[in-house]
Amino acid sequence: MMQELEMDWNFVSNYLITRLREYIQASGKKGGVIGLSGGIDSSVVLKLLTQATRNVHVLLMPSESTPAKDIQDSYTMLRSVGAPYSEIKIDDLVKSFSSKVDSDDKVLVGNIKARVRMTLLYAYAQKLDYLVIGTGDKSEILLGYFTKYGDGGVDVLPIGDLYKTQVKKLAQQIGIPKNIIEKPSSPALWEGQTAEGELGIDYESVDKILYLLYEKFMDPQKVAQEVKTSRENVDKVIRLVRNNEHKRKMPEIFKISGRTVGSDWRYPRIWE
Ligand SMILES: Nc1ncnc2c1ncn2[C@@H]1O[C@H](COP(=O)(O)OP(=O)(O)OC[C@H]2O[C@@H]([n+]3cccc(C(=O)O)c3)[C@H](O)[C@@H]2O)[C@@H](O)[C@H]1O
Ligand SMILES: Nc1ncnc2c1ncn2[C@@H]1O[C@H](COP(=O)(O)OP(=O)(O)OP(=O)(O)O)[C@@H](O)[C@H]1O
Ligand SMILES: [Mg+2]
Repeated sequence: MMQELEMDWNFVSNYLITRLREYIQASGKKGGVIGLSGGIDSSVVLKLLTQATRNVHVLLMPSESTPAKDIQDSYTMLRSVGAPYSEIKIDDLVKSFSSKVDSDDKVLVGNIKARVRMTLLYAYAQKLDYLVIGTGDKSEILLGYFTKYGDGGVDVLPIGDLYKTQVKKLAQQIGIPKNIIEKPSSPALWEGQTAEGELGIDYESVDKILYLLYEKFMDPQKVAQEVKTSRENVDKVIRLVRNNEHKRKMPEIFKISGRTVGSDWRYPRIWE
C-alpha cells in the first residue's frame, strides 16, 4: 500500500543538497545557521547543509527541559560534520519573558522557548549574513505540530516535503547515528514530552493517514480500515490539519486596492 512513500534516498539526498546550495546562492546570502537539538530532523538538515555549503553555523540552545542525552547527541553530530557552533543556554531569557506574562502554563512557556531560539537564530543569521535553515518535516507541518513563528519561523524548509517516517529513511542513507534515528521524537519543551504522546497517535499511523487522506483522497472510514486504526484517530488528524491551516500561510491581508494577485506584490521584469 505504501510503496509510493519509498524513494531512492541517495537521489533524494543529492537533490536536497543541490536545492539548498542553489537556494542559498540565489538569496545572495553566504551560508546557513541552524538550531541543533540532537533530534532527527535537525541532525538530518545539518548534515545536508554541511554538504551544500562550507558556511554553516550551528546553535545549541539547551534549556532545563533539554535531556542530557540530546546534548550528547548534538555533540556527536557536531564532531562528525565539523561545523562551528555556539552554545547558548536560554533559561534566563525564557524566564524573563514568561515572568512578564505571569504564567507557568507549559505550552505557553514551551512556545516562548521556541520563539527565543528563533530570535537568536535570526540574530546570528544577520551577523553572519546567512539564512535561517528550518528543520520542519511534512508530518509536523501538516499537523501544525510546531510553534508559529518559533521553530516555524525560518527562511527555508529543506525536508518539509518528507514525512517523519521518510526522514528516518533519509537519515539512514546519509549516516545519521542509529540512536538519533531510533529515539522517540520530542520537542523537549517540557520534561517527558514526546510527540507521539502529545498527539496521541504514533507517527507510523499518522503518516499513513496523512498520505491516504491528502495524497490519495481516500474516504476517512476507508483510511481507518487501511491503517488499522480508529475512526477517531483519522478524525483527529483531519481536525489538526484543518485547524492549523493558518500556520502554513502568510497572515491574511484584507485587500483594498484589488490590483495585485495573491499575497505578493510582484516586481515586474520591465522595471529592471
Ligand atoms: N484561525 C487562525 N488564524 C490565524 N491565527 C490563528 C488562528 N488560530 C490560532 N491562531 C494563532 O496561533 C496561535 C497558536 O499557535 P502556537 O502559538 O504555535 O501554539 P500551539 O499550536 O497551541 O502550540 C504549539 C504546539 O506545537 C508543539 N511544538 C512546538 C514547538 C516545536 C515542536 C516540535 O515538534 O519540535 C512542537 C507544541 O508541543 C504544541 O503542541 C494562537 O495563539 C493564535 O495567535
Ligand atoms: N535545544 C535546542 N538547541 C537548538 N535548537 C533546538 C533545540 N531544541 C529545538 N531546536 C530547534 O527546533 C527544531 C524543532 O524541534 P523538533 O523537536 O521538531 O526537531 P528535532 O529535535 O530536530 O527532531 P524531532 O522532531 O524528531 O524531535 C529543531 O529541529 C531545532 O532546529
Ligand atoms: Mg526534538
